[in-house]
Amino acid sequence: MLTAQNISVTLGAARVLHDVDLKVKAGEILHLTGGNGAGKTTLLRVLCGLTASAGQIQVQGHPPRSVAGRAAFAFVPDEAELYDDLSVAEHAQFASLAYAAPLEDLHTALNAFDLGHRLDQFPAELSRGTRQKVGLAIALGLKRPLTVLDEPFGTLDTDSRQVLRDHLSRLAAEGRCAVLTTHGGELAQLPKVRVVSVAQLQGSSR
Ligand SMILES: Nc1ncnc2c1ncn2[C@@H]1O[C@H](COP(=O)(O)OP(=O)(O)OP(=O)(O)O)[C@@H](O)[C@H]1O
Repeated sequence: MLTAQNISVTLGAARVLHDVDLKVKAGEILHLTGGNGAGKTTLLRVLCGLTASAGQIQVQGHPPRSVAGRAAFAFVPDEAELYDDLSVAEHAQFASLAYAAPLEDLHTALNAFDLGHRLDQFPAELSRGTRQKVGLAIALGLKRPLTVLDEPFGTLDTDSRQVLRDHLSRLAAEGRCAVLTTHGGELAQLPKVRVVSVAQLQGSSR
């Protein structure tokens, strides 16, 4: 589903990733761990083609920046990036059109995160956690082969954390996969979770 080989990234004077290899299989949830500054966000962004790196990445056999590669995954950063001038409902419509995904699936995910009464609201009218739920609901509702989430539990309340865990369980059961980071133990009870530290992935540590 996802393969990354010989990934190296230098940011400023810092060698953040060195010769990282990674494979994620269908039906697997990869929990990337590491302390602050270990390189988790950098690696997620590289996997999505958002940060340049040396090495090769393929999502379902396609580079992440190709049209086919881009269509194969959804990414939510630690603060969801929403469009200021689109309502919640319009975000769902836009995502449905852009990814040729059923609008119904997006609304099902929005409702699961208890966002059904927020459809006419705009990002500036929403709390930080609610904006994050909109981003997560849309990414998960797109049901891409790969879902990439940076610190998705960070701002979520207890109920929403469970909704996210349920979505992750389901996507793995359906043969899709996810790569995510969290500093907490939210994934402890989930099946099919593989825990890997960024340090373990670095070339000299393998
Ligand atoms: N633009 C940049 N220029 C120089 N160094 C950078 C830049 N962006 C990130 N870094 C460095 O890259 C390293 C990895 O950062 P990254 O954000 O990937 O870590 P992280 O594991 O996600 O950390 P956290 O758990 O705190 O979110 C850090 O040491 C950081 O200081």
